[in-house]
Amino acid sequence: MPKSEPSAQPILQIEKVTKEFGGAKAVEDVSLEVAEGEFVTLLGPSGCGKSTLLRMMAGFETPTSGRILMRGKDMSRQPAYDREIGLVFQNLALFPHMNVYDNVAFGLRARRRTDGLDRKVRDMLALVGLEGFEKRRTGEISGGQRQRVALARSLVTSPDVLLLDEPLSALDLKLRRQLQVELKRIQKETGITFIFVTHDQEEALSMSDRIAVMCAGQVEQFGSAVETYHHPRTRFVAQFVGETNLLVASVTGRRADGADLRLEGVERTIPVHFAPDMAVAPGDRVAISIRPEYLTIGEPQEQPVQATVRSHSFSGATVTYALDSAIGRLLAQVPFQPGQGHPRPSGAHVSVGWASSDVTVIPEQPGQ
Ligand SMILES: Nc1ncnc2c1ncn2[C@@H]1O[C@H](COP(=O)(O)OP(=O)(O)OP(=O)(O)O)[C@@H](O)[C@H]1O
Repeated sequence: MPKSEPSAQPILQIEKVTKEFGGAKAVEDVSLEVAEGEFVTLLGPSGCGKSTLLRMMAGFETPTSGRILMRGKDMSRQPAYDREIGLVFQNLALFPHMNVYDNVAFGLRARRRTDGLDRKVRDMLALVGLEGFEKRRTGEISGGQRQRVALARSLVTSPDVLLLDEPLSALDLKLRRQLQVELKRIQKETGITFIFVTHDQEEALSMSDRIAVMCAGQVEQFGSAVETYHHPRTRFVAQFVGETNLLVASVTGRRADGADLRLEGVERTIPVHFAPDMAVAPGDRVAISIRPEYLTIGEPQEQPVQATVRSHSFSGATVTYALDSAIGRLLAQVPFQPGQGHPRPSGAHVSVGWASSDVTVIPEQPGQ
């Protein structure tokens, strides 16, 4: 089947996978389904189990329990060389004694797939922007170019899935941003399913069709970049993916499309909207997440809260204010127009507001 055609069956299924090292769970009860042609990112802080999960997909680690299926076939105990998988790791060295061309051709030659080899290698070098570099040794090219060679070397064999473990993290910021855009383009052009590991939330948001946010071995949320950012389902996701204001409130009443909440720190009820299936009831404690860019300052507001400016940071198009208020410390990022003169100084009194539709309610989990 051509790689661009959608298929009903997921290309990759992770079913209740756990991996223990000496009794400690590096990955715990993870289930994920990835569709053919998707760009999925595993995002989380250092030590949360991203690489271990990826290494199980690659066949370098065996799950302690659970199954990994590719195209419906159980691969859990299949060795790495028997899987239709490509790998690009940060430290996966190229062959230093070979030139760029031979590095890219290596996988095809090793699999004795030499029909049309020259065309395939040249097409791949064109795809990653390395035409004309065929004869260079890998020691004679830059770090960014080496990552392009690694990518071409993995893609040339047309794997079902390409696994990428922090492939850009050794590069400087500018090159990294440029390669993020290129990687996304290459993924769309080839239609190959990418599973990409990073701890950088901006990288995840800008590149992925879907993001699996991991914490302590578990996937806390799996959804599109927009859902993950705008509708975080746990405190961890709200705080790890972007900046946010997390406030504590109690539910005073339910409505069909939401609830009334009482914010801790002010004697005031605020209305919020959320899906009718959200399991919260009057009396429950909840957290609410309001992104800094959803707060407004000094405009006509539904529910203004008085605050004092502690400090600000100006970044050209926006100003981010740190504010003290009765509901706690707030971060507000507001647009800045030159006609406004200067940002408000420390000590200025302002009124802060938000639209009830911009508030995300997060039910409190036990222990929080
Ligand atoms: N081979 C191993 N033996 C013992 N413990 C391991 C092994 N590999 C990983 N771990 C542990 O499992 C946990 C998850 O590690 P993992 O490398 O998967 O995290 P990660 O999210 O990829 O982190 P990083 O971003 O730092 O690479 C860590 O506590 C780590 O110390």
